[in-house]
Amino acid sequence: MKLGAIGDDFTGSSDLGLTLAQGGMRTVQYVGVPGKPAAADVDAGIIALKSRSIPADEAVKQSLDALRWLQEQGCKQIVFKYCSTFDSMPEGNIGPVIEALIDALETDAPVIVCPAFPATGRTVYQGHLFVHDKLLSESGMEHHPLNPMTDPDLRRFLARQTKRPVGHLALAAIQSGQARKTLLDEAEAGRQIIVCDAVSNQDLLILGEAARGFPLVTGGSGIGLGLPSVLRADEREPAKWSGVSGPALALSGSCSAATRNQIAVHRAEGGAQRKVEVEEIIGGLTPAELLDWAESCGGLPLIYSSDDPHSVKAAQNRFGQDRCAEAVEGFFANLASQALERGFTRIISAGGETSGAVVRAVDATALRIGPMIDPGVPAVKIEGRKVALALKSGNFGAEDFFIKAARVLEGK
Ligand SMILES: Nc1ncnc2c1ncn2[C@@H]1O[C@H](COP(=O)(O)OP(=O)(O)O)[C@@H](O)[C@H]1O
Ligand SMILES: O=C(O)[C@@H](O)C(=O)COP(=O)(O)O
Repeated sequence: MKLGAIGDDFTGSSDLGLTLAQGGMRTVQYVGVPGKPAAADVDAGIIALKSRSIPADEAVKQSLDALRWLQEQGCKQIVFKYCSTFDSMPEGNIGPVIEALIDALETDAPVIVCPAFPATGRTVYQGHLFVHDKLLSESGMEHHPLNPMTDPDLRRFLARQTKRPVGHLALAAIQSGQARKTLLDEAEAGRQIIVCDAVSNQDLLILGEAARGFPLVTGGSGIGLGLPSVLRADEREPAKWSGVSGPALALSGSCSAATRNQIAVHRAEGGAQRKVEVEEIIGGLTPAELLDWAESCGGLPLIYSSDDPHSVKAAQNRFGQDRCAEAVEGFFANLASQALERGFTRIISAGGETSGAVVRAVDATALRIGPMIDPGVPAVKIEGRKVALALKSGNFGAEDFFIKAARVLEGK
């Protein structure tokens, strides 16, 4: 294995997986730290954790366990993948995990911090994160149910998460051929953790090249764009991937504006839908009744808890944020595992935390990255089983995402 990555959630890990697979690397996403060595035909392995919204010390511990396994597989460069909207709380977990990885790798090389993912509108300029033409803090992410993002200045926000000084690589330096030199100068000046501007794929390719030989690189999936060409020794055919036929089910616990719009479009196109309320779930709604309904529908039935910020707040005020998240994620996890038992073979899951819960519940240990559904979202297949999944970040996907995903999972 040439490249090892640690993803702080499941959708994010498959997003990076897509970038690396499109760069020609045979890529597998692991569900947690594997208990056995990687197969021989894996160039890039991504360990997907669900460490984005857990206490920082636990996120650090899990990330270090993942690092050890990747080092045992021979990886010389490690990517820490977090969200392109830098999802985290002021106390972490991005800063604490970066610090712990630096210490474990015993490196004083520069460490890039770059969540930019231009294909989905995320760019970093003058140290600030934008989502299309809006600052992060005005993009809708300020309403995120778990980590409201209210500070778009990544240098200032990251400085709250780490004791180490935070540096900056400005766009002008990248575009004038000074990227590697500036990174080295910043690290030399004691600012090893460096927020990097990037507004285009070209900037990210330059960053990938500038990071040649650096043991640790961090960012959104965009940071993976420039790494395969640096790491890949041999050109080869892209890996073959075939779809899976059989019944499909879509699940959504994502409350993002993009997902809610995709749900509306699925409904407008005649898709069968059932909304589940937090209150019903906490009140003991069973997956079985919903699956009976789903089995009776044709096409792509969709079960969702997704709601607008006002209703999410109301549920959180009533039951507590953690209880809502736990109940809803647990419910979707049970739904997914029972759906597979009943013979569903294609599961589409919207939401990072939701997908983490779903993937763990279906007892998958490794997912082979397949073709793109939409930017940032590949089709994946559970290794050794006839089950295909799509794990969609809340913010990603075109408005016809659900039906398109069902088709791509089927190999169409
Ligand atoms: N109606 C709801 N009220 C409160 N919380 C909800 C509701 N629906 C989903 N959630 C929770 O909100 C969180 C959404 O996060 P996630 O699944 O990561 O989606 P996204 O990718 O959009 O961030 C999950 O923890 C989910 O369980
Ligand atoms: O980088 C991204 O935006 C995604 O890959 C990602 O991490 C998605 O997280 P969620 O929005 O929680 O699904």
